[in-house]
Amino acid sequence: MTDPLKLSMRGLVKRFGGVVALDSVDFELRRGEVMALVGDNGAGKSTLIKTLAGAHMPDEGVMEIDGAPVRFTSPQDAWNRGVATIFQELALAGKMTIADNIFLGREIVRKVAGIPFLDRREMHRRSKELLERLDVVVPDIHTWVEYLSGGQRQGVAIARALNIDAEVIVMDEPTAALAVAEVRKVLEFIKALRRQGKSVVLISHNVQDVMEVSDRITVLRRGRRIGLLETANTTPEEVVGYITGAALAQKQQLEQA
Ligand SMILES: Nc1ncnc2c1ncn2[C@@H]1O[C@H](COP(=O)(O)OP(=O)(O)OP(=O)(O)O)[C@@H](O)[C@H]1O
Repeated sequence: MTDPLKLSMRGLVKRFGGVVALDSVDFELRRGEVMALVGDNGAGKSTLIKTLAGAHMPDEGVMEIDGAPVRFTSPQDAWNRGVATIFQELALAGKMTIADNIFLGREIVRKVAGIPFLDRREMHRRSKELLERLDVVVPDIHTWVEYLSGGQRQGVAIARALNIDAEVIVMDEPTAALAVAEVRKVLEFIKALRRQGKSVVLISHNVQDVMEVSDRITVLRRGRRIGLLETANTTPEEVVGYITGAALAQKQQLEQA
């Protein structure tokens, strides 16, 4: 039996002046699945995830979470509905500790004799717990983020998403610019998220990574969804064929024959 839909978008249209970045795109994400989002440059991937993140408002189309219609008018709306997007820049503060980053903007404040103060001990305890859930190994919770490796930083960014109880985690090219060992770590974090029943959208140009961690693959090309593939029933060559448009051209030829 397939898992129920966590999130769906239907007939999504986004125009920038004369450019149609998304041309009636359907997108869906099941509970506990990793959905890869792939496509050539300019295919519409960033526009789609910015819409998911509440940074863009679509011109047309509907979005549902757990079967209920939603409309994001700001990134805050998306966070409040449990959709956390981790952009490539990660939005971490280098000169702050791991725990402070995980709790950035959501600090735990306790009052003693009516005076509010930051409950650092609790924030550290919870940060450790969140990192352990992901198998993220860091030197010390008090380390500044700027001293961490690229993979560890991704781990901190994901832990921050878990800290707001995000159910949908969108990751924009999380393995780009990472060394091989670091890529492995990030792929393991993604698998850990799936084991916890989270839904993940993974944008990636790396077909090997996509084949390793995704359950399904959405392929965009020139603003349209041209493929929705089951990873287990697809070869890397087929995925590349969809990305480059070769698969589409072949299909059109067969239809015309
Ligand atoms: N803010 C914007 N203003 C004008 N045009 C835009 C804007 N954002 C995206 N576009 C256009 O929309 C189309 C889709 O772009 P988008 O960035 O979503 O593609 P992408 O698949 O993420 O590409 P890449 O892999 O190169 O990042 C492109 O033609 C792009 O030039």
